[in-house]
Amino acid sequence: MSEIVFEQVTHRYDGEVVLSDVSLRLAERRIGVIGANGSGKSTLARLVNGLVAPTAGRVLVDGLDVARHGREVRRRVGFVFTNPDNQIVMPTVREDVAFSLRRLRLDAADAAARVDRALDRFGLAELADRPAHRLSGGQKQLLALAAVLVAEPAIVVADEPTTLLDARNAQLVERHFAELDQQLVLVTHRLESVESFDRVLVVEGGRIVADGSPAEAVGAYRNLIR
Ligand SMILES: Nc1ncnc2c1ncn2[C@@H]1O[C@H](COP(=O)(O)OP(=O)(O)OP(=O)(O)O)[C@@H](O)[C@H]1O
Repeated sequence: MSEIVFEQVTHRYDGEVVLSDVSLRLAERRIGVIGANGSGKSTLARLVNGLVAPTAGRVLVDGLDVARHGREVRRRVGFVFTNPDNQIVMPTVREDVAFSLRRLRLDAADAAARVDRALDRFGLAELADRPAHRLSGGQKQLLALAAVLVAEPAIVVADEPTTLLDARNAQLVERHFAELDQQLVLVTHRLESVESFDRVLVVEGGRIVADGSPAEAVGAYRNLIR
């Protein structure tokens, strides 16, 4: 398992503190992050792959300082956004998944085989030559996940990947997340989706106010919002 370390991390946007002195060592396989709107969850997630740089403190992924080794860290950390339209970059489904492999310089047959496996795994094989923008919301989120996983990251960070989906698609997408072999950091408002996770963090006002088993953390969060 990989290891994500936050060392006294503070983050400010325009002088406003949104994460305050967070220290964490995350080495569990499935880690949930829950909390109210604006509590700092997305910022926490974005710090892991350098989309956001800490104002103070350090974030390390497998010992690599994210601020100094961004490229290498992003090779290890795949990021899934709330809105898949933000990460689908190529015209067709197959091209979009293949695009993730461009940096790895694989030979063409190897790359094509990896793309086929990724499409197959997420039920996208029959849609491979479709325009990506014409997929349903659920299919788009599965495409985003396929495009992340085809590059075989060690860690997947997902920021509310089911928020824009209807209940059925949210469940389908979540099932795929739950089956990942990778270490997973999942930010979500759906408390039931972290029920079987190894560890759950509750973020409130830029601090980690609870950190433990799903039952402990969800209980603490329910008390907080009551
Ligand atoms: N790019 C930015 N510039 C300025 N302020 C920002 C920026 N991104 C987030 N913030 C502010 O930082 C705080 C924390 O935001 P963050 O997105 O991390 O919260 P969150 O817990 O993920 O919220 P939500 O559940 O609504 O997605 C909020 O007050 C937000 O308005």
